[in-house]
Amino acid sequence: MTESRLHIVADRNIPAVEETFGHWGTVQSVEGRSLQAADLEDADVLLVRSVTPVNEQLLADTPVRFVGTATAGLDHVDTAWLAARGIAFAAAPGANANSVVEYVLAVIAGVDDVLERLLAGGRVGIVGYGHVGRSLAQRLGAVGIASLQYDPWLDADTLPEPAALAEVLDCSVVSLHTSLTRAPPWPSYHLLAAPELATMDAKTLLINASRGPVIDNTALLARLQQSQPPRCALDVWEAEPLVPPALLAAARYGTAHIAGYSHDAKLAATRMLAEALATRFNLGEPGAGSIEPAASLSIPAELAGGALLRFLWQARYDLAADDKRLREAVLGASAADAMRGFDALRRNYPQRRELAGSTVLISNENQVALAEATGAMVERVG
Ligand SMILES: NC(=O)c1ccc[n+]([C@@H]2O[C@H](COP(=O)([O-])OP(=O)(O)OC[C@H]3O[C@@H](n4cnc5c(N)ncnc54)[C@H](O)[C@@H]3O)[C@@H](O)[C@H]2O)c1
Ligand SMILES: O=C(O)[C@H](O)[C@H](O)COP(=O)(O)O
Repeated sequence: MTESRLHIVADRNIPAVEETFGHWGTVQSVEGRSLQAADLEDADVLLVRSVTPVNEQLLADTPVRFVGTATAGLDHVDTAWLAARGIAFAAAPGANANSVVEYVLAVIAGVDDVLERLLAGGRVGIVGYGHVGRSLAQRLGAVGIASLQYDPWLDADTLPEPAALAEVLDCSVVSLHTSLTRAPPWPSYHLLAAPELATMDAKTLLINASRGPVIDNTALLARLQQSQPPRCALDVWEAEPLVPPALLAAARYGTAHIAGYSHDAKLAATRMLAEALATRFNLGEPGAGSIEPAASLSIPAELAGGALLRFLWQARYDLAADDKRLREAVLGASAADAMRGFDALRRNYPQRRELAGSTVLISNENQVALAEATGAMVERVG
C-alpha cells in the first residue's frame, strides 16, 4: 500500500477525516448505517462508527486491508474474523471517556438534590471499570464523592473499592460503563433485568451511557411504570435508532447516544485512527487535525461548594438541551420519523467542549481548589 494509492472510505460522521487522512489518498464519505459491501469495491481503508456492523458479510469480497472504528465500544466489529483474514484493526479506546464522564456529571448535577446527597456521603456505584469507569471514579474522588466499583473481569485488587453487583446497585447513583458482551461467565447483556431493577427505588438515580442492551429495556419500562420507580438517565437504547416513546417519556433525561460526542473526543478518535494507520503502513505523519482551545469560562465569585460544582459540571455541557431535542424528535412522531430524527441529532450534533483541561477564570481564591479538582485549568483574574 503506498500513500498515493490509498482509497479511504469513511463514515461521514467522523470529523476531520479529509484534513487528517487526505494527503494519503482519496477520502470518500458514506452513510455508516447503510454501508454495504458494494460501497467498498475499491477501498483500502474503512473508517466506521458504531452503527456499521463490520464482519465477513461486509468485507469478504472487498480489498479492505485496514479497519478503524472511531469508538470505544467494539461490539459492532467481528475482531476475530478481521484477525483471521489479516485485516489490520484499530479503535479509539479512551478517546471519549472524558466526554462520557462529563455527561454523567451533568446528569448528577441536573437531577433534584442528587449532587448535595453525594457530597453529604452518598456513593456512586460504577458498573464496568474500564476507561470510562476509571475516569469517573477519579473525577468523583477528586471532589470528595465516594464510589464503589463492580467489574468481575478485572482482578479485584485493581479496583479502588471493589464490590458485589448488589452492593453497587444499592448506591444512590448507579452508572453503567460496561462493554457489551454475551460472553460467559459475566455477560453484560441484560445485566440489569427485572430482578435487579426491582431492588432500586425512587432514591436511586440509574444512568446508562454504555450500550442499550446492558439493561433489558422492556423490564425497565415495566419497572418505571410501577410504584417508587428509580430515576433514569438514558443515553443508549436497546434497539437504536428506535427509542421507545414510553421509555423516553418516563426517563428524567433521554439523549441520542451522544454522551461521548464532545468535539475534543471526536477529534481525538480521528487522530488515534490516523496514527494507527500511519504506524501499520509506515505512512509518516497524519495531516494536522488540531483542536482550538475552548473559550475561557468566567466563574461567578459568589458560588461555593455544591453550587460551584453544579455550575462547573453544567457550564460546558447543556444536557437539558440534548434531552429536549430528543423528545422533540421522538414523542408524537411516527417510528420512521423518530428514527431519522435520532440519526439527524447525532449527525448534526452541536460543538461541545470538555471542562477538564479547559480554562476557567476565577477572582475568588476560595474557589480555586474545587475548580482545579474538576480538572479545569484555573486562571486567576481581578
Ligand atoms: N454513550 C456513548 O457515547 C459512549 C461513549 C463511549 C463508550 N461507550 C460505551 O461505554 C462502555 C464503556 O466504555 P469504555 O471506554 O470504558 O470501555 P472499556 O472497554 O475500557 O471498559 C469496559 C469495561 O466493562 C467491563 N465489563 C464487561 N462486562 C462486564 C460485566 N458483565 N459487568 C461489569 N463490567 C463488565 C470490562 O471488564 C471493562 O473493564 C462501552 O460499552 C462503550 O461502548 C458509550
Ligand atoms: O463506543 C463509543 O465510543 C460510543 O458509543 C460511540 O462513539 C457512539 O457514537 P457512534 O460511533 O455511534 O457515532
